[in-house]
Amino acid sequence: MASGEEKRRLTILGSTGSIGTNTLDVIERLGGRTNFEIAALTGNGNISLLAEQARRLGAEFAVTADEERFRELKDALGGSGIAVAAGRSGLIEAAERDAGWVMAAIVGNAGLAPTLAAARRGADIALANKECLVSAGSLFLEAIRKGGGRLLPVDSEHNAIFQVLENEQRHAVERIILTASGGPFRTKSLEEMRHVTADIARAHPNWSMGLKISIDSASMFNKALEMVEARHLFGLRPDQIEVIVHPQSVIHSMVGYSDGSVLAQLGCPDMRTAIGYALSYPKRCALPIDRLDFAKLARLDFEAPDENRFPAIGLARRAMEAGGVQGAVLNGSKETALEAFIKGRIGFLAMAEIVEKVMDALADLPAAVTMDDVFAADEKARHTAAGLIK
Ligand SMILES: NC(=O)C1=CN([C@@H]2O[C@H](COP(=O)(O)OP(=O)(O)OC[C@H]3O[C@@H](n4cnc5c(N)ncnc54)[C@H](OP(=O)(O)O)[C@@H]3O)[C@@H](O)[C@H]2O)C=CC1
Ligand SMILES: CC(=O)[C@@H](O)[C@H](O)COP(=O)(O)O
Ligand SMILES: [Mn+2]
Repeated sequence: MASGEEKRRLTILGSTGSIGTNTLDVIERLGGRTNFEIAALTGNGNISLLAEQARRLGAEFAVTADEERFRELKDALGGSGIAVAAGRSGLIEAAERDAGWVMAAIVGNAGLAPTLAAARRGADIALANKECLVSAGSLFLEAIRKGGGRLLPVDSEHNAIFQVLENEQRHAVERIILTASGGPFRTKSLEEMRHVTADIARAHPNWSMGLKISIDSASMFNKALEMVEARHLFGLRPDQIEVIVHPQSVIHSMVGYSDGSVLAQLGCPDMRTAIGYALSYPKRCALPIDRLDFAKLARLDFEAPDENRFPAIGLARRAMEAGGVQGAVLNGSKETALEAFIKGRIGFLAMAEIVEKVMDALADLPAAVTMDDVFAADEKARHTAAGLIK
Protein backbone atom coordinates (compact mmCIF):
# COMPACT_ATOMS: atom_id res chain seq x y z
CA MET A 1 0.00 0.00 0.00
CA ALA A 2 1.40 3.39 -0.97
CA SER A 3 1.79 5.88 1.89
CA GLY A 4 -1.25 8.15 2.23
CA GLU A 5 -3.62 5.39 1.03
CA GLU A 6 -6.39 4.45 3.44
CA LYS A 7 -6.39 1.07 5.14
CA ARG A 8 -8.83 -1.48 3.71
CA ARG A 9 -11.63 -2.59 6.02
CA LEU A 10 -12.37 -6.31 5.94
CA THR A 11 -14.61 -8.83 7.65
CA ILE A 12 -13.96 -12.56 7.76
CA LEU A 13 -16.96 -14.81 8.33
CA GLY A 14 -15.53 -18.14 9.50
CA SER A 15 -12.08 -16.80 10.45
CA THR A 16 -11.23 -19.84 12.63
CA GLY A 17 -11.57 -22.38 9.81
CA SER A 18 -9.19 -23.52 7.08
CA ILE A 19 -10.11 -20.73 4.64
CA GLY A 20 -10.38 -18.22 7.49
CA THR A 21 -6.88 -18.90 8.85
CA ASN A 22 -5.42 -18.88 5.32
CA THR A 23 -7.12 -15.50 4.76
CA LEU A 24 -5.54 -14.08 7.91
CA ASP A 25 -2.19 -15.49 6.79
CA VAL A 26 -2.50 -13.67 3.44
CA ILE A 27 -3.54 -10.45 5.19
CA GLU A 28 -0.51 -10.67 7.46
CA ARG A 29 1.83 -11.38 4.54
CA LEU A 30 0.41 -8.25 2.88
CA GLY A 31 1.18 -5.98 5.82
CA GLY A 32 -1.41 -6.94 8.45
CA ARG A 33 -2.52 -4.09 10.70
CA THR A 34 -0.42 -1.58 8.74
CA ASN A 35 -2.59 -2.02 5.66
CA PHE A 36 -5.85 -3.52 6.89
CA GLU A 37 -8.54 -2.83 9.47
CA ILE A 38 -10.62 -5.79 10.61
CA ALA A 39 -14.24 -4.80 11.14
CA ALA A 40 -15.35 -8.26 12.34
CA LEU A 41 -14.23 -11.86 12.76
CA THR A 42 -16.61 -14.77 13.33
CA GLY A 43 -16.20 -18.36 14.45
CA ASN A 44 -18.21 -21.07 16.14
CA GLY A 45 -16.63 -23.52 18.59
CA ASN A 46 -12.97 -22.47 18.57
CA ILE A 47 -13.24 -19.60 21.04
CA SER A 48 -9.58 -19.44 22.02
CA LEU A 49 -8.45 -19.12 18.40
CA LEU A 50 -11.13 -16.52 17.64
CA ALA A 51 -10.07 -14.41 20.65
CA GLU A 52 -6.38 -14.76 19.77
CA GLN A 53 -7.05 -13.70 16.13
CA ALA A 54 -9.16 -10.73 17.22
CA ARG A 55 -6.44 -9.46 19.59
CA ARG A 56 -3.64 -10.09 17.10
CA LEU A 57 -5.33 -8.23 14.25
CA GLY A 58 -7.07 -5.60 16.40
CA ALA A 59 -10.56 -6.58 15.22
CA GLU A 60 -13.40 -4.28 16.28
CA PHE A 61 -15.98 -7.04 16.73
CA ALA A 62 -15.80 -10.79 17.38
CA VAL A 63 -18.74 -13.18 17.14
CA THR A 64 -19.28 -16.84 17.97
CA ALA A 65 -22.21 -18.51 16.23
CA ASP A 66 -22.75 -20.58 19.37
CA GLU A 67 -24.96 -18.59 21.78
CA GLU A 68 -23.88 -20.74 24.70
CA ARG A 69 -20.24 -19.71 24.25
CA PHE A 70 -20.91 -15.94 24.51
CA ARG A 71 -19.62 -15.61 28.09
CA GLU A 72 -16.48 -17.61 27.25
CA LEU A 73 -15.68 -15.31 24.31
CA LYS A 74 -16.45 -12.21 26.38
CA ASP A 75 -14.06 -13.39 29.10
CA ALA A 76 -11.36 -14.31 26.57
CA LEU A 77 -11.51 -10.77 25.17
CA GLY A 78 -11.83 -9.04 28.56
CA GLY A 79 -9.94 -5.74 28.71
CA SER A 80 -9.31 -5.67 24.94
CA GLY A 81 -12.04 -3.19 24.02
CA ILE A 82 -13.22 -5.62 21.29
CA ALA A 83 -17.03 -5.80 21.08
CA VAL A 84 -18.49 -9.32 21.38
CA ALA A 85 -21.72 -11.00 20.26
CA ALA A 86 -23.10 -14.53 19.69
CA GLY A 87 -25.69 -16.46 17.70
CA ARG A 88 -27.36 -15.85 14.36
CA SER A 89 -28.10 -12.21 15.09
CA GLY A 90 -24.44 -11.67 16.00
CA LEU A 91 -23.35 -13.16 12.65
CA ILE A 92 -25.72 -10.83 10.79
CA GLU A 93 -24.45 -7.85 12.78
CA ALA A 94 -20.88 -8.80 11.83
CA ALA A 95 -21.84 -9.08 8.15
CA GLU A 96 -23.60 -5.72 8.24
CA ARG A 97 -20.62 -3.81 9.70
CA ASP A 98 -19.16 -1.38 7.18
CA ALA A 99 -16.36 -3.43 5.65
CA GLY A 100 -15.85 -3.10 1.88
CA TRP A 101 -14.63 -6.71 1.46
CA VAL A 102 -16.08 -9.75 3.18
CA MET A 103 -14.63 -13.26 3.10
CA ALA A 104 -17.54 -15.76 3.19
CA ALA A 105 -15.86 -18.79 4.78
CA ILE A 106 -18.47 -20.27 7.11
CA VAL A 107 -18.98 -23.94 6.27
CA GLY A 108 -22.32 -25.12 4.89
CA ASN A 109 -25.73 -23.54 4.58
CA ALA A 110 -25.15 -21.76 7.92
CA GLY A 111 -23.14 -19.27 5.85
CA LEU A 112 -26.01 -18.26 3.60
CA ALA A 113 -27.86 -15.72 5.81
CA PRO A 114 -24.76 -13.75 6.92
CA THR A 115 -23.26 -13.75 3.42
CA LEU A 116 -26.57 -12.47 2.06
CA ALA A 117 -26.58 -9.69 4.65
CA ALA A 118 -23.13 -8.57 3.47
CA ALA A 119 -24.18 -8.84 -0.19
CA ARG A 120 -27.33 -6.79 0.35
CA ARG A 121 -25.40 -3.86 1.78
CA GLY A 122 -23.06 -3.86 -1.23
CA ALA A 123 -19.83 -5.37 0.11
CA ASP A 124 -17.48 -7.17 -2.28
CA ILE A 125 -17.98 -10.86 -1.46
CA ALA A 126 -14.99 -13.20 -1.61
CA LEU A 127 -16.97 -16.41 -1.88
CA ALA A 128 -15.49 -19.60 -0.48
CA ASN A 129 -18.89 -20.78 0.80
CA LYS A 130 -20.10 -22.56 -2.35
CA GLU A 131 -23.35 -23.53 -0.58
CA CYS A 132 -24.67 -19.95 -1.08
CA LEU A 133 -24.76 -20.46 -4.84
CA VAL A 134 -25.77 -24.11 -4.76
CA SER A 135 -28.79 -23.44 -2.52
CA ALA A 136 -29.87 -19.96 -3.51
CA GLY A 137 -28.44 -19.63 -7.07
CA SER A 138 -30.09 -16.81 -8.97
CA LEU A 139 -31.61 -15.24 -5.84
CA PHE A 140 -28.14 -14.95 -4.33
CA LEU A 141 -26.80 -13.42 -7.56
CA GLU A 142 -29.70 -10.98 -7.58
CA ALA A 143 -28.85 -9.89 -4.02
CA ILE A 144 -25.26 -9.23 -5.11
CA ARG A 145 -26.42 -7.27 -8.18
CA LYS A 146 -28.89 -5.16 -6.22
CA GLY A 147 -26.32 -4.51 -3.47
CA GLY A 148 -23.80 -3.35 -6.08
CA GLY A 149 -20.73 -5.20 -4.73
CA ARG A 150 -18.53 -7.61 -6.66
CA LEU A 151 -18.68 -11.40 -6.44
CA LEU A 152 -15.11 -12.74 -6.26
CA PRO A 153 -14.94 -16.56 -6.46
CA VAL A 154 -12.49 -18.14 -4.03
CA ASP A 155 -13.23 -21.86 -4.54
CA SER A 156 -10.01 -22.85 -6.37
CA GLU A 157 -11.75 -24.11 -9.54
CA HIS A 158 -14.02 -21.08 -9.87
CA ASN A 159 -11.21 -18.71 -9.01
CA ALA A 160 -9.18 -20.35 -11.79
CA ILE A 161 -12.00 -19.86 -14.30
CA PHE A 162 -12.51 -16.28 -13.09
CA GLN A 163 -8.81 -15.65 -13.76
CA VAL A 164 -8.88 -16.95 -17.36
CA LEU A 165 -12.35 -15.77 -18.40
CA GLU A 166 -12.04 -12.45 -20.23
CA ASN A 167 -15.29 -10.48 -20.10
CA GLU A 168 -15.14 -9.57 -23.82
CA GLN A 169 -14.80 -13.27 -24.69
CA ARG A 170 -17.66 -14.61 -22.59
CA HIS A 171 -19.85 -15.08 -25.68
CA ALA A 172 -17.21 -17.45 -27.09
CA VAL A 173 -17.05 -19.80 -24.10
CA GLU A 174 -17.93 -23.30 -25.26
CA ARG A 175 -17.36 -25.19 -22.01
CA ILE A 176 -15.65 -25.09 -18.69
CA ILE A 177 -13.70 -28.04 -17.41
CA LEU A 178 -13.63 -28.43 -13.63
CA THR A 179 -10.69 -30.46 -12.42
CA ALA A 180 -11.23 -32.95 -9.59
CA SER A 181 -8.49 -34.68 -7.61
CA GLY A 182 -10.64 -37.82 -7.31
CA GLY A 183 -10.03 -37.74 -3.55
CA PRO A 184 -8.54 -40.51 -1.41
CA PHE A 185 -10.78 -43.19 -2.99
CA ARG A 186 -10.03 -42.41 -6.64
CA THR A 187 -8.81 -45.94 -7.28
CA LYS A 188 -10.92 -47.77 -4.66
CA SER A 189 -13.74 -50.17 -5.53
CA LEU A 190 -17.33 -49.67 -4.33
CA GLU A 191 -16.81 -52.59 -1.97
CA GLU A 192 -13.73 -50.96 -0.42
CA MET A 193 -15.55 -47.61 -0.06
CA ARG A 194 -18.53 -49.24 1.65
CA HIS A 195 -16.62 -49.67 4.92
CA VAL A 196 -14.50 -46.50 5.21
CA THR A 197 -14.76 -44.27 8.28
CA ALA A 198 -14.82 -40.47 8.45
CA ASP A 199 -11.19 -40.47 9.64
CA ILE A 200 -10.11 -42.34 6.51
CA ALA A 201 -12.34 -40.28 4.20
CA ARG A 202 -11.06 -36.94 5.51
CA ALA A 203 -7.47 -37.56 4.35
CA HIS A 204 -7.34 -35.54 1.15
CA PRO A 205 -4.37 -36.40 -1.10
CA ASN A 206 -3.47 -32.79 -2.00
CA TRP A 207 -5.35 -30.10 -0.09
CA SER A 208 -5.42 -29.27 3.61
CA MET A 209 -9.07 -28.31 4.29
CA GLY A 210 -11.89 -28.48 6.85
CA LEU A 211 -13.47 -31.82 7.80
CA LYS A 212 -16.70 -31.50 5.79
CA ILE A 213 -15.26 -30.38 2.44
CA SER A 214 -12.54 -33.02 2.76
CA ILE A 215 -15.13 -35.81 3.09
CA ASP A 216 -17.16 -34.23 0.28
CA SER A 217 -14.06 -34.48 -1.91
CA ALA A 218 -13.83 -38.19 -1.09
CA SER A 219 -17.43 -38.81 -2.22
CA MET A 220 -17.07 -36.26 -5.06
CA PHE A 221 -20.05 -34.38 -3.61
CA ASN A 222 -17.63 -31.46 -3.47
CA LYS A 223 -17.35 -31.59 -7.27
CA ALA A 224 -21.14 -32.00 -7.53
CA LEU A 225 -21.64 -28.78 -5.54
CA GLU A 226 -18.99 -27.08 -7.67
CA MET A 227 -20.81 -27.99 -10.90
CA VAL A 228 -23.95 -26.21 -9.65
CA GLU A 229 -21.83 -23.34 -8.30
CA ALA A 230 -20.15 -22.91 -11.72
CA ARG A 231 -23.43 -22.98 -13.59
CA HIS A 232 -24.69 -19.99 -11.59
CA LEU A 233 -21.42 -18.10 -11.39
CA PHE A 234 -20.67 -18.24 -15.09
CA GLY A 235 -24.23 -18.39 -16.48
CA LEU A 236 -23.72 -21.64 -18.42
CA ARG A 237 -25.99 -24.50 -19.51
CA PRO A 238 -25.51 -27.82 -17.67
CA ASP A 239 -24.09 -29.44 -20.82
CA GLN A 240 -21.29 -26.82 -20.89
CA ILE A 241 -19.92 -28.00 -17.54
CA GLU A 242 -17.47 -30.90 -17.65
CA VAL A 243 -15.50 -32.64 -14.92
CA ILE A 244 -12.11 -34.27 -15.43
CA VAL A 245 -10.18 -36.13 -12.77
CA HIS A 246 -6.67 -34.71 -12.44
CA PRO A 247 -4.96 -36.39 -9.47
CA GLN A 248 -2.18 -33.79 -8.99
CA SER A 249 -4.53 -30.78 -8.38
CA VAL A 250 -2.14 -28.48 -10.23
CA ILE A 251 -4.46 -27.35 -13.01
CA HIS A 252 -7.22 -25.70 -11.00
CA SER A 253 -9.69 -25.61 -13.92
CA MET A 254 -9.98 -24.65 -17.59
CA VAL A 255 -12.12 -22.71 -20.06
CA GLY A 256 -12.68 -24.01 -23.62
CA TYR A 257 -13.39 -21.39 -26.29
CA SER A 258 -15.14 -21.57 -29.66
CA ASP A 259 -11.84 -21.49 -31.59
CA GLY A 260 -10.63 -24.68 -29.89
CA SER A 261 -8.34 -22.90 -27.40
CA VAL A 262 -8.33 -24.14 -23.83
CA LEU A 263 -7.04 -21.74 -21.15
CA ALA A 264 -6.03 -23.05 -17.75
CA GLN A 265 -4.86 -21.62 -14.44
CA LEU A 266 -2.16 -23.60 -12.64
CA GLY A 267 -0.57 -23.34 -9.23
CA CYS A 268 0.42 -25.29 -6.15
CA PRO A 269 -2.55 -26.68 -4.20
CA ASP A 270 -2.52 -23.72 -1.81
CA MET A 271 -5.69 -21.68 -1.25
CA ARG A 272 -3.67 -18.56 -0.48
CA THR A 273 -3.26 -17.91 -4.23
CA ALA A 274 -7.04 -17.78 -4.78
CA ILE A 275 -7.55 -15.76 -1.57
CA GLY A 276 -4.80 -13.31 -2.53
CA TYR A 277 -6.34 -12.90 -5.99
CA ALA A 278 -9.76 -12.13 -4.51
CA LEU A 279 -8.21 -9.73 -2.00
CA SER A 280 -6.19 -7.80 -4.59
CA TYR A 281 -8.58 -7.95 -7.55
CA PRO A 282 -8.30 -6.48 -10.16
CA LYS A 283 -4.59 -6.13 -9.34
CA ARG A 284 -2.27 -8.94 -8.29
CA CYS A 285 -0.39 -9.04 -5.02
CA ALA A 286 3.13 -10.35 -4.34
CA LEU A 287 2.70 -13.49 -2.24
CA PRO A 288 5.78 -15.24 -0.86
CA ILE A 289 4.44 -18.80 -1.07
CA ASP A 290 5.72 -21.90 -2.94
CA ARG A 291 6.00 -21.80 -6.73
CA LEU A 292 5.32 -24.70 -9.11
CA ASP A 293 8.43 -26.66 -10.08
CA PHE A 294 7.55 -28.24 -13.43
CA ALA A 295 10.67 -30.40 -13.65
CA LYS A 296 9.86 -31.92 -10.27
CA LEU A 297 6.22 -32.32 -11.25
CA ALA A 298 7.26 -34.13 -14.48
CA ARG A 299 3.72 -35.10 -15.52
CA LEU A 300 0.06 -34.18 -15.30
CA ASP A 301 -2.53 -36.97 -15.48
CA PHE A 302 -6.20 -36.99 -16.46
CA GLU A 303 -9.02 -39.53 -16.40
CA ALA A 304 -12.80 -39.47 -16.82
CA PRO A 305 -14.79 -39.53 -13.56
CA ASP A 306 -16.45 -42.88 -12.81
CA GLU A 307 -20.09 -41.98 -12.18
CA ASN A 308 -20.88 -45.51 -11.05
CA ARG A 309 -18.49 -45.26 -8.10
CA PHE A 310 -19.16 -41.54 -7.64
CA PRO A 311 -22.92 -41.03 -8.25
CA ALA A 312 -22.73 -37.46 -6.86
CA ILE A 313 -21.70 -36.22 -10.32
CA GLY A 314 -24.91 -37.53 -11.90
CA LEU A 315 -26.98 -36.08 -9.04
CA ALA A 316 -25.48 -32.65 -9.70
CA ARG A 317 -26.35 -32.89 -13.38
CA ARG A 318 -29.88 -33.83 -12.41
CA ALA A 319 -30.15 -30.86 -10.01
CA MET A 320 -28.83 -28.46 -12.66
CA GLU A 321 -31.23 -29.74 -15.31
CA ALA A 322 -34.24 -29.59 -12.97
CA GLY A 323 -33.31 -26.09 -11.73
CA GLY A 324 -35.69 -24.44 -9.22
CA VAL A 325 -34.86 -25.40 -5.63
CA GLN A 326 -33.17 -28.67 -6.53
CA GLY A 327 -29.78 -27.15 -5.66
CA ALA A 328 -31.08 -26.47 -2.14
CA VAL A 329 -32.50 -30.01 -1.99
CA LEU A 330 -29.17 -31.50 -3.12
CA ASN A 331 -27.19 -29.47 -0.60
CA GLY A 332 -29.57 -29.79 2.37
CA SER A 333 -29.92 -33.56 2.04
CA LYS A 334 -26.17 -33.93 1.48
CA GLU A 335 -25.37 -31.92 4.64
CA THR A 336 -27.70 -34.11 6.71
CA ALA A 337 -26.27 -37.33 5.26
CA LEU A 338 -22.70 -36.06 5.73
CA GLU A 339 -23.33 -35.26 9.41
CA ALA A 340 -24.78 -38.76 9.89
CA PHE A 341 -21.71 -40.30 8.21
CA ILE A 342 -19.35 -38.26 10.41
CA LYS A 343 -21.22 -39.51 13.50
CA GLY A 344 -20.92 -43.10 12.24
CA ARG A 345 -24.68 -43.52 11.84
CA ILE A 346 -24.57 -44.37 8.12
CA GLY A 347 -21.96 -45.76 5.73
CA PHE A 348 -20.03 -43.79 3.13
CA LEU A 349 -22.06 -45.02 0.14
CA ALA A 350 -25.36 -44.32 1.91
CA MET A 351 -24.76 -40.57 1.56
CA ALA A 352 -25.44 -40.60 -2.19
CA GLU A 353 -28.31 -43.09 -1.78
CA ILE A 354 -30.02 -40.74 0.69
CA VAL A 355 -29.53 -37.66 -1.48
CA GLU A 356 -30.99 -39.49 -4.48
CA LYS A 357 -34.04 -40.60 -2.49
CA VAL A 358 -34.63 -37.07 -1.19
CA MET A 359 -34.34 -35.64 -4.71
CA ASP A 360 -36.91 -38.23 -5.87
CA ALA A 361 -39.26 -37.31 -3.02
CA LEU A 362 -38.95 -33.54 -3.49
CA ALA A 363 -38.73 -33.40 -7.29
CA ASP A 364 -41.95 -31.39 -7.56
CA LEU A 365 -41.16 -28.57 -5.13
CA PRO A 366 -41.96 -25.25 -6.81
CA ALA A 367 -39.16 -22.85 -7.77
CA ALA A 368 -38.17 -20.29 -5.15
CA VAL A 369 -39.59 -16.80 -5.45
CA THR A 370 -38.03 -15.46 -2.27
CA MET A 371 -35.16 -16.44 -0.01
CA ASP A 372 -37.70 -17.86 2.45
CA ASP A 373 -38.61 -20.45 -0.20
CA VAL A 374 -34.93 -21.45 -0.40
CA PHE A 375 -34.68 -21.84 3.38
CA ALA A 376 -37.95 -23.84 3.37
CA ALA A 377 -36.66 -26.20 0.64
CA ASP A 378 -33.40 -26.66 2.55
CA GLU A 379 -35.37 -27.48 5.72
CA LYS A 380 -37.62 -29.95 3.87
CA ALA A 381 -34.60 -31.68 2.37
CA ARG A 382 -32.95 -32.03 5.79
CA HIS A 383 -36.17 -33.32 7.35
CA THR A 384 -36.72 -35.86 4.54
CA ALA A 385 -33.11 -37.04 4.73
CA ALA A 386 -33.29 -37.36 8.52
CA GLY A 387 -36.36 -39.58 8.09
CA LEU A 388 -34.27 -41.98 5.99
CA ILE A 389 -31.60 -42.29 8.67
CA LYS A 390 -32.58 -44.76 11.38
N1 LIG B 1 -10.85 -25.33 3.03
C1 LIG B 1 -10.67 -25.08 1.76
O1 LIG B 1 -9.52 -25.11 1.26
C2 LIG B 1 -11.83 -24.75 0.89
C3 LIG B 1 -13.07 -24.47 1.43
N2 LIG B 1 -14.09 -24.07 0.62
C4 LIG B 1 -15.38 -23.75 1.21
O2 LIG B 1 -15.18 -22.75 2.21
C5 LIG B 1 -16.09 -22.94 3.31
C6 LIG B 1 -15.28 -23.11 4.59
O3 LIG B 1 -14.55 -24.30 4.50
P1 LIG B 1 -13.39 -24.66 5.53
O4 LIG B 1 -12.62 -23.43 5.85
O5 LIG B 1 -12.68 -25.83 4.99
O6 LIG B 1 -14.25 -25.10 6.80
P2 LIG B 1 -13.79 -25.25 8.32
O7 LIG B 1 -14.63 -26.30 8.91
O8 LIG B 1 -12.33 -25.38 8.41
O9 LIG B 1 -14.20 -23.83 8.95
C7 LIG B 1 -15.54 -23.44 8.99
C8 LIG B 1 -15.71 -22.10 9.69
O10 LIG B 1 -17.12 -21.90 9.93
C9 LIG B 1 -17.36 -21.84 11.35
N3 LIG B 1 -18.62 -22.51 11.60
C10 LIG B 1 -18.86 -23.84 11.74
N4 LIG B 1 -20.17 -24.07 11.94
C11 LIG B 1 -20.76 -22.86 11.95
C12 LIG B 1 -22.11 -22.44 12.12
N5 LIG B 1 -23.12 -23.31 12.35
N6 LIG B 1 -22.40 -21.12 12.07
C13 LIG B 1 -21.40 -20.22 11.86
N7 LIG B 1 -20.10 -20.55 11.70
C14 LIG B 1 -19.79 -21.87 11.73
C15 LIG B 1 -16.18 -22.52 11.99
O11 LIG B 1 -16.00 -22.09 13.33
P3 LIG B 1 -15.12 -22.97 14.42
O12 LIG B 1 -13.95 -23.52 13.69
O13 LIG B 1 -14.75 -21.91 15.43
O14 LIG B 1 -16.03 -24.01 14.96
C16 LIG B 1 -15.05 -22.03 11.05
O15 LIG B 1 -14.74 -20.69 11.33
C17 LIG B 1 -16.94 -24.16 2.94
O16 LIG B 1 -18.11 -23.73 2.32
C18 LIG B 1 -16.05 -24.91 1.93
O17 LIG B 1 -16.80 -25.70 1.05
C19 LIG B 1 -13.95 -23.94 -0.74
C20 LIG B 1 -12.76 -24.24 -1.32
C21 LIG B 1 -11.59 -24.66 -0.57
C1 LIG C 1 -9.28 -26.33 -2.79
C2 LIG C 1 -10.63 -26.49 -3.34
O1 LIG C 1 -11.13 -25.66 -4.04
C3 LIG C 1 -11.35 -27.74 -3.03
O2 LIG C 1 -12.71 -27.60 -3.39
C4 LIG C 1 -10.67 -28.82 -3.80
O3 LIG C 1 -10.96 -28.65 -5.14
C5 LIG C 1 -11.09 -30.15 -3.34
O4 LIG C 1 -10.56 -31.10 -4.16
P1 LIG C 1 -11.42 -32.16 -5.00
O5 LIG C 1 -11.10 -31.87 -6.42
O6 LIG C 1 -10.88 -33.44 -4.50
O7 LIG C 1 -12.87 -31.98 -4.66
MN1 LIG D 1 -12.90 -26.39 -4.99
